[in-house]
Amino acid sequence: MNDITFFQRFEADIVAGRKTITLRDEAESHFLPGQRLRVGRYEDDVYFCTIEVISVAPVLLSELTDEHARQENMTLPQLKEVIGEIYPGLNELYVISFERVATN
Ligand SMILES: CC(=O)Nc1ccn([C@H]2C[C@H](O)[C@@H](CO)O2)c(=O)n1
Repeated sequence: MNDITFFQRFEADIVAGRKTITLRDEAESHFLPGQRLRVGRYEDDVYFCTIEVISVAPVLLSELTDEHARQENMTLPQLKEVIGEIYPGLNELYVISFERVATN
């Protein structure tokens, strides 16, 4: 059983440590610093790594910066486009910072 999922297209970046945050809605804002999460692919729920939560903090869409985008391994316009596709019309997000700690 996995604790959180990511779209398959982000798997390689997470495993390589190039993606170290994710922006989620309130339904996924309950994770706690220090918690270790089994991570699966959204499409098939196949496990692909374990991450440790560093922090969870609220952020508005309008507050996103180039630093958030860098931590997502994207440009800021790319990040805003992805957010708009996943969470259309949502302004209140949560930044989950994490570190990949295992791949098995
Ligand atoms: C079900 C669900 O919401 N799944 C998500 C949500 C977000 N992501 C990724 C996409 C972006 O890189 C960041 C910011 O939302 O997190 C995801 O892979 N799967």
